[in-house]
Amino acid sequence: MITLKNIKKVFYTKDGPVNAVNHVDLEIEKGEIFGVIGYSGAGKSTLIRMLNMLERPTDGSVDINGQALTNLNSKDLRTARQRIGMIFQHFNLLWSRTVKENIAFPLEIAGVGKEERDKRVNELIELVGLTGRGESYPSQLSGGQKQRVGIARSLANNPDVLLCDEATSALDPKTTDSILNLLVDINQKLGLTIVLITHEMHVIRKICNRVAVMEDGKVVEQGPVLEVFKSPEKEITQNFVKQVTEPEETEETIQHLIEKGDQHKVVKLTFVGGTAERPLISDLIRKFQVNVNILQGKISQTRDGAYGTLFIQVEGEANEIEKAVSHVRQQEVEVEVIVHD
Ligand SMILES: Nc1ncnc2c1ncn2[C@@H]1O[C@H](COP(=O)(O)OP(=O)(O)OP(=O)(O)O)[C@@H](O)[C@H]1O
Repeated sequence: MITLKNIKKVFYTKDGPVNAVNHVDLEIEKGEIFGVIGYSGAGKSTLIRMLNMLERPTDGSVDINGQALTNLNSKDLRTARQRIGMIFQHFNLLWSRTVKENIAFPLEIAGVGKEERDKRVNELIELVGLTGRGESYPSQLSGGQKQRVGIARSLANNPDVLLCDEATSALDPKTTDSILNLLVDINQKLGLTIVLITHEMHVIRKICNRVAVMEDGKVVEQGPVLEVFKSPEKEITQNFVKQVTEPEETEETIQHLIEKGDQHKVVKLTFVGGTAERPLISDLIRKFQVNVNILQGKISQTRDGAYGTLFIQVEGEANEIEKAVSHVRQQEVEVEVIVHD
């Protein structure tokens, strides 16, 4: 659906050239929600803006639906862009126009007649949950409602692709989740392909099917979200995964236990998919002569299944602990012994 080949963007500044995006290859499938995550300055905005030629690549090609955007003249590019919607962190609404007029704007540009325009605007208002707010001005809306207007406007011309540039970064956590739910809803209802960039792993976990991690203009790791959660390879990816899987205090708690020097083992268990739902701990206590103390744990739901981590302290005779740990290993649960007795 979307193919980026060897894409590169150099900005020539007074301080010299900046390699914002450096030889990136990506393949995004029709109908998926694909996330790009990275810290500030990694090149995410530049990359997403090259998907609709808001930024022209210095080198490489961008194909959407078999059409090479990089080769189009400005007239054909304008037509091609109608098939690619975009939403922004700060919404980019027209402040002197009402909600309805904002949503109608791209339809006016596309030359759609008044009657059809009104009909389409009303459909879109309903789709994004803004019924009754059509005559309001953006300044009268909450952040979440403004982003709903942005989404409705981006969908006006029935695009195949929606680009989301940090679309929830200006919103509080609850509003973020309601906008993310709306994106999943339109992805499913309309079969829309969504590409988003973010610096929050929560966004990736909650709605993406696949993720690419960017650092210094390059994609350093990519794959299905659950796979990346299960075995993140690069340090940067491990840090992003920890943002959502491990409570902040985990390291502190474990450090405290090490300092206390108790006679026990601290073990980190990692569950994926169905194993996250088994009664593993009660199993251990029943089958082995051990005491288990739960230190911390968290289960995160991704679109393709659950992913969980659990830190436990196991006390007992050394051989019983050994047997208990090897029993856990047989349950398709990853085991990492963090503190030995
Ligand atoms: N128009 C520009 N002119 C010069 N340098 C630029 C321009 N746009 C981006 N850059 C540089 O390119 C690099 C990548 O920036 P980009 O905005 O794509 O990163 P990002 O991952 O989206 O970060 P952020 O979330 O902070 O925007 C940075 O070093 C940035 O300073």
